[in-house]
Amino acid sequence: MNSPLPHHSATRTTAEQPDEEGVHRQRTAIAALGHEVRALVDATVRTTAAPDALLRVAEGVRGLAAQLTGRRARAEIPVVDEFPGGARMYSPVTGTGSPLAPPLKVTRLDGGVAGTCALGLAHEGPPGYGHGGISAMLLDESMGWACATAGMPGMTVSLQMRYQRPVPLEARLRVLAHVTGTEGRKVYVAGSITTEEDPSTVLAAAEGVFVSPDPEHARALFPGLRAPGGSDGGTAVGR
Ligand SMILES: CCCCC/C=C\C/C=C\C/C=C\C/C=C\CCCC(=O)SCCNC(=O)CCNC(=O)[C@H](O)C(C)(C)COP(=O)(O)OP(=O)(O)OC[C@H]1O[C@@H](n2cnc3c(N)ncnc32)[C@H](O)[C@@H]1OP(=O)(O)O
Repeated sequence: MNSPLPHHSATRTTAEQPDEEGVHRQRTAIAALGHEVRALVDATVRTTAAPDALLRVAEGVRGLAAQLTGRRARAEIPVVDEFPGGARMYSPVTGTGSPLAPPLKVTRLDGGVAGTCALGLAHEGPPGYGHGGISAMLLDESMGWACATAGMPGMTVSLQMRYQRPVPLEARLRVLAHVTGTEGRKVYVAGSITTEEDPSTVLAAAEGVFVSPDPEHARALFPGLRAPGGSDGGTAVGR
């Protein structure tokens, strides 16, 4: 999902790889649940219902959560994901399966990436506007994708934010990011957030440094990552 990269880098170590059709069905179902849970989150932060109704719903939600069986381990890469550079179904930024994600939809542009999304009341900072941490999250992710599309997937080591205007909730947003330079394993990236309606007014901007860990460091950080050249026959990412 939301991957602007080709997905030939099969990197998981999971023994059981479902076939392409199975992965597609799983991703579709994950996205459907994510959509409904995001709607639940929105209703949760908007509701003016009375305490009795809130407690009744809380009980019902506890019952629903109990139906979600199985537990992915902390560093396990989901079978529906490809890391790095592919689908991240549960990313808190782009993941269509994540109740936390707006979700941001990222596409490749000439010389960078563009992300689109709208924030909801769950992402509120000042009343009616987005939380500054959410803006940083949108920029960090988009800038990370800009690195990845430039062939240098990396981790953020520095992110400098400038908040120029408040980011309105419930407006279509456009997040742009592009690589401005590289130096060894360091990638310098810039990004901005505007509304789609007024792309000339920058609401928030960022400059960041990302670092591609060396292979040994990457394997230590991400035990689910295979040594270069390894393959588990991973599937193409569904959109
Ligand atoms: C093949 C594996 C690839 C792994 C990529 C990982 C993630 C990307 C995944 C998918 C890509 C797709 C989309 C991207 C989506 C989202 C992006 C979200 C990004 C994040 O949400 S990520 C979480 C927050 N992030 C961290 O959790 C990082 C914590 N960090 C570390 O784990 C280490 O930092 C590490 C491993 C990154 C590097 O460690 P290291 O030991 O390999 O590197 P070292 O320290 O040698 O620094 C090397 C050069 O960076 C310079 N440098 C260091 N720090 C600096 C700073 N602050 N400012 C300016 N320059 C700095 C040094 O000065 C030196 O420069 P020089 O070589 O010129 O001296």
